[in-house]
Amino acid sequence: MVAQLVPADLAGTALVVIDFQRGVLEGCHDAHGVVHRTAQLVEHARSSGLPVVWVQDHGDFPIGTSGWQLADGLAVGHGEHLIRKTYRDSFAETDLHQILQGLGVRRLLVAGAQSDYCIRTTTQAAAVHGYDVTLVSDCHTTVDAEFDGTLITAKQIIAHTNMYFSGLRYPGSQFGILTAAQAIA
Ligand SMILES: O=C1N[C@@H]2C=C[C@H]1C2
Repeated sequence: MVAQLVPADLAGTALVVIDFQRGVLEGCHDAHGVVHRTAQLVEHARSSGLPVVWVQDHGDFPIGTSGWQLADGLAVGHGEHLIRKTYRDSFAETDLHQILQGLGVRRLLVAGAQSDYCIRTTTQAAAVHGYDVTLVSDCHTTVDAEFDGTLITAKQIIAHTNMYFSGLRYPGSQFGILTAAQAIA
């Protein structure tokens, strides 16, 4: 049972797993732990009857290469949707919005990589599309970054992403963060 979310939310909730691919996860902070917790989320979503939607990027890793493959322990289930993308925004030039609408989804439960690229961009785009969004705070990750002489660690990026997102507000929408354990009763 994916509890803790208000029961009314469950009816229109989908778990969206973004870019958890071997190449994307290479060097990411706590990649094994993040994938393990996400696999648990996927199983609970399935057992609770929640749709699971997968997003796979081939902008950096050509389709069919090892880096493009989903991480070990994660696989698209029978009847589940797979969105292939080349932009950071999972909605850009894909049918993600149409698929979610067809599933009657109003709230996204988001896990994936990288926190500072496709997770940030897609969750923001989901807000603009009018979805409620819950980011699973310990199920997204990235690598350390350096820009113009400033180093930002992966842990700092992950924490800031959670901080930014937990306070996001759009008219008529709800945003928040949950750990995987909180999302799974
Ligand atoms: O966050 C991301 N996921 C794919 C690999 C890097 C960007 C695109």
